[in-house]
Amino acid sequence: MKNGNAIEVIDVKKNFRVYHDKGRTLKERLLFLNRNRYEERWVLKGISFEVKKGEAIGLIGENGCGKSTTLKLLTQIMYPDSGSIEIKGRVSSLIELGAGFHPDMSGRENIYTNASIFGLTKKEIDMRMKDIIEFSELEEFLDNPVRTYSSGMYMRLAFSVAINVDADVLLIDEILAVGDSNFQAKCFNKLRELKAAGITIAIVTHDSGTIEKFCDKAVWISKGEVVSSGKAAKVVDAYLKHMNDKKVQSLLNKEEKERAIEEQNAEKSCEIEMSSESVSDVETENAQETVSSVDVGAEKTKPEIDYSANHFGLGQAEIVQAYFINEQGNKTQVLKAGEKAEVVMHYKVNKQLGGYVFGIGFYDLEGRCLLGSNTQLDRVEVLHSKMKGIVKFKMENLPLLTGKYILNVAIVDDNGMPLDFYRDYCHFDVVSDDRSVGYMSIPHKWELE
Ligand SMILES: Nc1ncnc2c1ncn2[C@@H]1O[C@H](COP(=O)(O)OP(=O)(O)OP(=O)(O)O)[C@@H](O)[C@H]1O
Repeated sequence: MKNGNAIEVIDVKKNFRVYHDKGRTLKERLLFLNRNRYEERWVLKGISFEVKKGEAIGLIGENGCGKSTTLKLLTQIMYPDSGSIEIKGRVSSLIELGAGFHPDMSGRENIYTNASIFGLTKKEIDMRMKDIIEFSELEEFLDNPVRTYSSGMYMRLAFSVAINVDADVLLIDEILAVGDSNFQAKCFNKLRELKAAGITIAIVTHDSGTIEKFCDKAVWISKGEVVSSGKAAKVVDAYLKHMNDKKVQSLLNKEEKERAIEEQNAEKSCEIEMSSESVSDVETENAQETVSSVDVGAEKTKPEIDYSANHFGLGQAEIVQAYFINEQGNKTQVLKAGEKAEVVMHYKVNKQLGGYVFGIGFYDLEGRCLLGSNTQLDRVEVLHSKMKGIVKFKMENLPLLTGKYILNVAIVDDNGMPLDFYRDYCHFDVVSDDRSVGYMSIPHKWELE
């Protein structure tokens, strides 16, 4: 092992045999007789990293990528199929909640068995008993069997033992999350103390914030391989960016599926309409005439506008459809912050007026306006001779943070009277790499003097 290192993992591979269902009934068993009984799954495909003494390292990655397996290999409760793992000093771990605890034994008895697993003698445990109990804050429950403990109490006890066994290397898997926030904070303070005292710590967590705050280094594992390792902040940023891209992709896929279903349904209803049209062509034409004559009549009597509705207006111009276009030029309701985006509005004019104002609004789901803009505010004059057209609201860098938002679209006349106004026209998703909170992603940097 290199000088100054506490952990060295070199080209470690781990393979699990996953056994197939053998079948529960005799018939199933006979039918599955020739079935391959198990498959080999390479969970770790050659991972390498090293940790210096006194450093804290965080393992990060998606579900099932191999983080916990790596930690288990470090504790030597299982062994790699190839590669090598070297650890300097005594190892203490907090891997699975309740592992190493006997449910029928009391908390106190479990402290003895658990601490002895980490290599402490009875005398050494006696000497540390007070500290363990004090840290766990479980004094009054200590003589109850641990099967009566909540998961938070299990964790308190396990953590208190793990930090009191004079370990040189401490391995922790996710389980701190089950503690209440006060105890969690107490644990992290303790971990900082231990780290400052030269203890090496490896943690597995999905909480990138914890890794950034607590760890010097991080290793991002994906499908059993190290994608990136190094300074915690750098690795976490790359990981979160990757997760954001995946999120955009999965939202786009979902959108695509929904669109396909909509198209299928539309085709079906179109077929139904066409067959009824052939029966009553004349009726339909007549009906249309009646509708338009009612419209004209309505215009003459200046209809009331129901401003409380989601869709209202006088009707001299209409929004035929509105949608977003992303930087790649695709129609979508999933946008990536910082990229180009457009709101495209198709309109038609039912009655010529002196001028029109096109507007859009972005809202959050609680109805707070994030942006309201229109052609008049931006001094874009829209005088129409055409009976239909397209208006685009183009953004160079979409400035929203990750979230779900609402789009409003509207056409109003020169005096601000709504001609066609849609509140909540559609929802759209934004995915941003900016981890600020709120709504607006404002390009920024911090400077310290
Ligand atoms: N004993 C086992 N037998 C068979 N497969 C296993 C075994 N232990 C883990 N696996 C498989 O190995 C893969 C990696 O599991 P591991 O628990 O290391 O992932 P992880 O990154 O910690 O995931 P998570 O974030 O969900 O906890 C998974 O596909 C899991 O199903």
